[in-house]
Amino acid sequence: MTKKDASKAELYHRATFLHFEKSNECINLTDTTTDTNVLVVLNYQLPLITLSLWEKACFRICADGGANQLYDCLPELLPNSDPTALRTRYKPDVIKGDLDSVRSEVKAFYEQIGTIVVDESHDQDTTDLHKCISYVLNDHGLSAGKPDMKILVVGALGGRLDHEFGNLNVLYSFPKTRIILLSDESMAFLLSKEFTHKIHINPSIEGPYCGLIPLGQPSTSTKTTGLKWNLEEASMEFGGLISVCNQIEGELVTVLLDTDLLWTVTIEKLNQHLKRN
Ligand SMILES: Nc1ncnc2c1ncn2[C@@H]1O[C@H](COP(=O)(O)OP(=O)(O)OP(=O)(O)O)[C@@H](O)[C@H]1O
Ligand SMILES: Cc1ncc(C[n+]2csc(CCO)c2C)c(N)n1
Repeated sequence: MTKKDASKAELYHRATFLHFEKSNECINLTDTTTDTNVLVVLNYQLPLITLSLWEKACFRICADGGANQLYDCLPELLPNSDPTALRTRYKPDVIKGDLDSVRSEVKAFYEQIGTIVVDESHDQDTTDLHKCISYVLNDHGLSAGKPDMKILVVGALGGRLDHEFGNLNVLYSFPKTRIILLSDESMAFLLSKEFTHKIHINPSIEGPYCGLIPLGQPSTSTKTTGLKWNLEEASMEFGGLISVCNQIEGELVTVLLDTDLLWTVTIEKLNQHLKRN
């Protein structure tokens, strides 16, 4: 550990919002802290965990066409319930974006039941996800009293590549905010160079595969423990070494870094549990 690392605070990461206890009947999600999680619903295939995350969020916002995804997926996820009752129960607080993708009947339905719709069609330089994060941080007043706030973004990975890069860019646009991108397969978030990092792994959900990616700029010194292929003060850059197809060994990964890095880990095991129940 260098002098610089010793002066940095440690940041703990634990994906408690994904954790569950198994019983014979069902999965009980164990994270009951609902007042610090915000859910953002994007316009791409929503992961199976979405409704569980919904229950554990204190605020839910759809990015433009994300409202269509929510509206359409509810009767598919819960086929034995009345679609209108379901859509009323899972009512987003806000729909925000340039509103070129949300269908008119979907917008009308949610407006009628009290969802706030924010039209930002004048801004064609930031994505709808960016607009939603700005809303959460600036317009809603959620963040002020909640330093532990996590913004969980569903439908963020595995779709159109330009959108995926836009979603990753949002992590770099709001580096001090804990934003977690989720799909059925992967979870990704930024590790800030301001901290050293301890990432707690729940092996029944997370891994085995992971990556540490120097997306914003090359890194000159990264040191890790807890991985199959650890970095020993290694440099990483696109065109050279980047850490993909790495694997987690054990329940704790530590990362010392000199530039912000993207951390990504597989979460497919979660779906195997969810599908079984
Ligand atoms: N295929 C996708 N893969 C990943 N993320 C997506 C995808 N489609 C949309 N998103 C995310 O959902 C948000 C809302 O999507 P929406 O389709 O409403 O956006 P848009 O700006 O109208 O996109 P488009 O460029 O297709 O017009 C986007 O800002 C983006 O974050
Ligand atoms: C250099 C540059 N490239 C692309 C866009 C287009 N764009 C970026 S975000 C966005 C909103 C999507 O809802 C749109 C249309 C731009 N403005 N500037």
